[in-house]
Amino acid sequence: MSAATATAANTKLCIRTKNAVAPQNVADFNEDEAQGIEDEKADVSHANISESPAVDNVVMVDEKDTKMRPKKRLKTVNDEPEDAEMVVLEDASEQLEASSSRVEIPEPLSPPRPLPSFPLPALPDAPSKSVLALQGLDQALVDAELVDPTTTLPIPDGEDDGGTMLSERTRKRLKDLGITELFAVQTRLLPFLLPRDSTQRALYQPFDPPRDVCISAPTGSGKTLAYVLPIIETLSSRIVTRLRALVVLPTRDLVTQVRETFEAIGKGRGLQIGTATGQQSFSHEQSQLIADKSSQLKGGSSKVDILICTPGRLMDHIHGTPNFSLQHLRFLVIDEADRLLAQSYQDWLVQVLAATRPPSKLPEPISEPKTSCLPVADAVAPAFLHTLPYPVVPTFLTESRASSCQKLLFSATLTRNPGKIAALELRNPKYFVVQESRKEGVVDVAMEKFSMPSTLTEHMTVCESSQKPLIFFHLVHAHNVTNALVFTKSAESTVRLVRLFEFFEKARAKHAVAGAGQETVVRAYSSDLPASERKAILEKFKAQEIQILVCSDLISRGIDISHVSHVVSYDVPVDMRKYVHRVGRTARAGRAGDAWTLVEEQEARYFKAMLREADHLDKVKRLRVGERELEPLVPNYETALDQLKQAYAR
Ligand SMILES: Nc1ncnc2c1ncn2[C@@H]1O[C@H](COP(=O)(O)OP(=O)(O)OP(=O)(O)O)[C@@H](O)[C@H]1O
Repeated sequence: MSAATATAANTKLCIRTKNAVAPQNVADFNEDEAQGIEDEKADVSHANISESPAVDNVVMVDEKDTKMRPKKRLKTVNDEPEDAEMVVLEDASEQLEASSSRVEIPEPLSPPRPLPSFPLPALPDAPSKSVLALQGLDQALVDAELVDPTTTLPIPDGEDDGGTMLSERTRKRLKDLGITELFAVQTRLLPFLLPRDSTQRALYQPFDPPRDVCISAPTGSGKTLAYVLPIIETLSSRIVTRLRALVVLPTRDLVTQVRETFEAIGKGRGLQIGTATGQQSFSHEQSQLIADKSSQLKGGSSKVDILICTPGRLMDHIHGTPNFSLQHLRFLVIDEADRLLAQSYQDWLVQVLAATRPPSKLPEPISEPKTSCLPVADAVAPAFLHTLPYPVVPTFLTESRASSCQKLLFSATLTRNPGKIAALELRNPKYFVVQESRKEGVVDVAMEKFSMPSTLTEHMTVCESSQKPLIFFHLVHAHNVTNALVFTKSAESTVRLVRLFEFFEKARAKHAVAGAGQETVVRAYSSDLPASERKAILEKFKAQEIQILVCSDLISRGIDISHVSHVVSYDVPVDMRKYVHRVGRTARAGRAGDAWTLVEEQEARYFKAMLREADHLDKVKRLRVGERELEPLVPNYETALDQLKQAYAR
């Protein structure tokens, strides 16, 4: 083509390149476009080869076609390297006429096909909370046996045990202690742990080890006796003292309490009971627990049959006490299991489980003893026999190396956390859940809707934070709140509240008419106090010399003081578990009890939401205290406040 001409009506673009290669950008067009242009290129270049051999490649495009293309494309073409030229042919009709015999007019592009349509996005139905709660749940928990909390079983005299599975001697002991019937949790657990078949009560069961047990039962429902009785009954058959039962508890106070129960039930059975809490020096504890510290005994050495301890001190003995061995354990009790599992205490659980488990690695077989003095194989547990450095002749007796240790887990707020449960390495576990029949069984445990004692009444009072002390004093006097445990959020708050209350009581006594009632004795109880002082305070409270004990959550779990008639949460508990354990210090063993929670206005929403989540809001009655009821207390309260300010200023 020698020149470019164009008419206004029929303008065409002609893209000319020196190379035979199509411009790279053409390949970027959509498929139809690219194909169309390729066809055109081919046709036009054929048409022009004869007229102008210098032109290597020409692309002709209808203007209307270019309109359909994105502008970007034209721009891209213009941006081609300098060797690409664009020529506008003014009179394309002439050219068309000239080449009509050779150039095919391209077909107009077919209209774009509609895109395939997809269904509109929609939210699937959300699974219910109960369905979600059951996700990933331990199958043994799903298959839990539900126990009606009203179930009881009378404890008969004489030879017939009446289904309690208890020996006559133990039944007599219970009667002496004033216990005439078994509570619900005991009625199910005793037959499970004390089967009639005596082989299943054996101290060692390496071929058919016992199943582990998890128990969820409300506060004050008698869980302690539910494990103390089977342990005493089973261990009473022992001849040699070995460490056969280990009870792990979260606090020293609980260790003391559980020890008392073991001593009361096991009286006269000859079983040795020891504790390890760190209250005494380590060497003193060692001398209490271990008979022989000098030589390395493969079977360990123990002065006690039953050890009750806190996890920290247990670790110290596992690592630092020679001949302290857990290989003979028949029972491992983890009371307040959810609390203990929540805290790692130097990985205490992993280490305890490892100490009960027979090592899988056998010692190197030795043909002849290297020394004349062999380690003393003093009563090694059957599952550990293979660890002796003697030639082992495999027989069916050496095949099974399972530990005979049965794990028993207890809590009023048992964890559902599959990870935590897996860490326990439970053996074919059996769950018992003591729960009212109207509830939803395992789903409730899974959703952490814990059962409460049926004899408990609950109240909440919403108030301004500045009025909280005044309302507390009002409760004490107007609702006769005595024999009460009052929970605050910290050790420091307990001290402050006690001082304010003491000043208030003094001011009140000063202005009271003669004989208008005695001063209420109130004391603080928290981890800030030395252990001996705490013990003395608790004794005084049990003896009712102290009417109100203001405490931190240190004793919110497990502590059993029968005469506690009121529990006041002066500061709201942080979660439902804490609430359950706090209020559970009253209404124990079928007695009546009353729980009060003082809720600051800004906390009310959270607190109610917490109760609602646990399906418990309707159980907590709301109590309003009017200004008129508080008015008479105000002068003494203001005096007390002034005195407190002065005391802290000093
Ligand atoms: N069969 C029974 N008859 C009478 N009293 C019992 C019986 N079993 C237990 N008790 C008493 O019930 C009280 C509460 O028992 P225990 O302390 O074992 O409760 P718990 O379930 O462990 O509570 P928590 O979850 O708060 O630790 C104790 O004083 C105990 O002596």
